[in-house]
Amino acid sequence: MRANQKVIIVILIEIKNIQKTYTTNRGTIEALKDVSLSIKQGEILSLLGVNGAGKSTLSGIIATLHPASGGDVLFKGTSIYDNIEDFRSKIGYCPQKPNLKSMLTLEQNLIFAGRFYGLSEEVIAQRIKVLADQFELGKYLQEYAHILSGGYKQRFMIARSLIHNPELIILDEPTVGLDPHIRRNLWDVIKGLKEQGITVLLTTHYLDEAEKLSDRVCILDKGKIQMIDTPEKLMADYHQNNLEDMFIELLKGSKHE
Ligand SMILES: Nc1ncnc2c1ncn2[C@@H]1O[C@H](COP(=O)(O)OP(=O)(O)OP(=O)(O)O)[C@@H](O)[C@H]1O
Repeated sequence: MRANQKVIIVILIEIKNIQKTYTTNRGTIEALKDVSLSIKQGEILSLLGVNGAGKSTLSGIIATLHPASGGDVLFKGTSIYDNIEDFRSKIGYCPQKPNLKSMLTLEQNLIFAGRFYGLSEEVIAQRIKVLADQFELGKYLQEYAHILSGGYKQRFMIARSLIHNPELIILDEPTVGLDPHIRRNLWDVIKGLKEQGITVLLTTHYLDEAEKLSDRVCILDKGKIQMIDTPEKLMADYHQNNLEDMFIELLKGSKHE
């Protein structure tokens, strides 16, 4: 980049004062307490935090799986609740546990997803071709999901969530339980999404993953944002060489098991 070139940062998602309260038999749980943050277009932003910090609750609200109890989420400046169907057509969501239809082949799974988004059969066929090439899934298209290894299942889940060409993809712990070399293959897949210009919201417990992939990380603790910054800045502030050690240092200052 030349010195006089300006980088224009576009805010894709603005989360404003989000609160989420669950009512249970044992009382109410304040899962998110006044959370505000922005997701920049084209970045990989990771949500980190110990179990119960509120990561899945927050990513679920952005994915419109459940509503917030208060606050708003803006997409390019407009509340997503003004036209939630339109917003859903702009995002892809990849849940932690594969929820593939076992009676359908992988190709039929993709067709099913494409029809859900109202794509024409022609567009679906084009997208399947593109995604099969991009994710090296061509040879599995006529197979059923159960024959896929864990890594390929996740690869396929990511491909399926891209069928409608979304601008933002939400990945909920995409590499959990995978062997280290398979995790690294998926890292390349996730980096490839960014290279394509897709904004990525990643929830993960793997600090090495967050460090390698993220432009910024957002650390949640007990429903609040504790810090949000680049991995490099957080490591420097805590005088640590890796994000995991930084995270451990941070936890020392807050009461955790
Ligand atoms: N459907 C629900 N009903 C009641 N309480 C819930 C529900 N979902 C989450 N919670 C509670 O909300 C809080 C935040 O949970 P959440 O799953 O968002 O955290 P998390 O950071 O994603 O945790 P993990 O890393 O374990 O997935 C926790 O106290 C959890 O028990």
